[in-house]
Amino acid sequence: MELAESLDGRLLFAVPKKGRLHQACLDLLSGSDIQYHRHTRADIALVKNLPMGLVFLPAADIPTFVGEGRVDLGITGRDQVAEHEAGTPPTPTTGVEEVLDLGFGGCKLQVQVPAKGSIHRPEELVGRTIVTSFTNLTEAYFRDLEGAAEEKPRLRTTVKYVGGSVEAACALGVANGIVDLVESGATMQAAGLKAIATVLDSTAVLVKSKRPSDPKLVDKIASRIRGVITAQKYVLCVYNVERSKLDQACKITPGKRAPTINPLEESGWVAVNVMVTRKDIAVVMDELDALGACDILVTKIDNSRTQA
Ligand SMILES: Nc1ncnc2c1ncn2[C@@H]1O[C@H](COP(=O)(O)OP(=O)(O)OP(=O)(O)O)[C@@H](O)[C@H]1O
Ligand SMILES: O=P(O)(O)OC[C@H]1O[C@H](OP(=O)(O)OP(=O)(O)O)[C@H](O)[C@@H]1O
Repeated sequence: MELAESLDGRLLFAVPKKGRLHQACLDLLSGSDIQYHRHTRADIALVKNLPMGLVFLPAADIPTFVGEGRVDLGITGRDQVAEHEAGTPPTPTTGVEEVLDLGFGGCKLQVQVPAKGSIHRPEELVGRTIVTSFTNLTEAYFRDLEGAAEEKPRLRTTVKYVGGSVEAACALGVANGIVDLVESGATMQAAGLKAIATVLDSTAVLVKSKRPSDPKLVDKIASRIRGVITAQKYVLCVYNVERSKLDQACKITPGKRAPTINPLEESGWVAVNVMVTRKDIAVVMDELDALGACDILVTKIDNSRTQA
């Protein structure tokens, strides 16, 4: 049987086939116990333990496939969803719905110009040439600026598409400015550019079509993925504290919903069990220690099932 035929009746889930989001998505699949075998170079893989198929696609194409309902679920950047919607506005039955912010793949879509040049504001690029992979968002952004500009007749900004290495465009004399993604800023600095405006902030998102083939399975997968993301984001903190200091301790560790408090055999003392965001745990431990809490233990959460 052809692989494409064996997808019949299966929920389709699109995953970036390469690039910045690829590995984090594979880790999410593994944490969600979505088991599959992908043949070398194949872009489709059957899931062994669920009625699903995985489709490996460029992140930029995922909103199109999910938006048209060809694929039920997908992971891509919010920037890619916005770019797609700026070119193909959603209707009541087409377009994607965001299910979950996945927290990774954080970056900004920014207007950039030569750091040593004479342009300092995006308005100064009106009527000039911009190179980008995000032509729909860039056109919408500059149409707004053109509308606000005083010049009559209205100046038109030229927006040209390139698929990658956008940052080379100014040095090569193809553009006066670019619109590209920035995370650390290293690519921008290496190309002698500086950011002068932000078009959009982005993170990776789980999206679904407006008419998924199996809504219950979509909910199950979303719940598993949410559990993995929560487990990555939080650690479990356990400590003992005198009951008289419990109010102050709970202010330091309010928990995701609320801390669990259990009395100790030793009178006047309680044990507190609470989820703390991983990034804050060192400061939280310092504060608990200063308060007089003791036996402060922190453990990693392997997986979880929690509400949003
Ligand atoms: N530097 C970055 N840091 C974090 N996230 C990023 C970064 N660059 C891109 N992303 C996110 O990853 C998505 C895919 O971008 P990426 O450039 O990795 O894809 P690609 O063009 O398919 O891959 P490649 O660049 O390897 O050809 C972007 O839409 C954005 O949401
Ligand atoms: O601010 P930074 O941390 O330097 O990241 C930004 C760079 O990352 C992305 O490109 P990527 O490296 O994925 O390759 P591409 O240019 O081929 O898209 C983006 O297009 C920038 O070029």
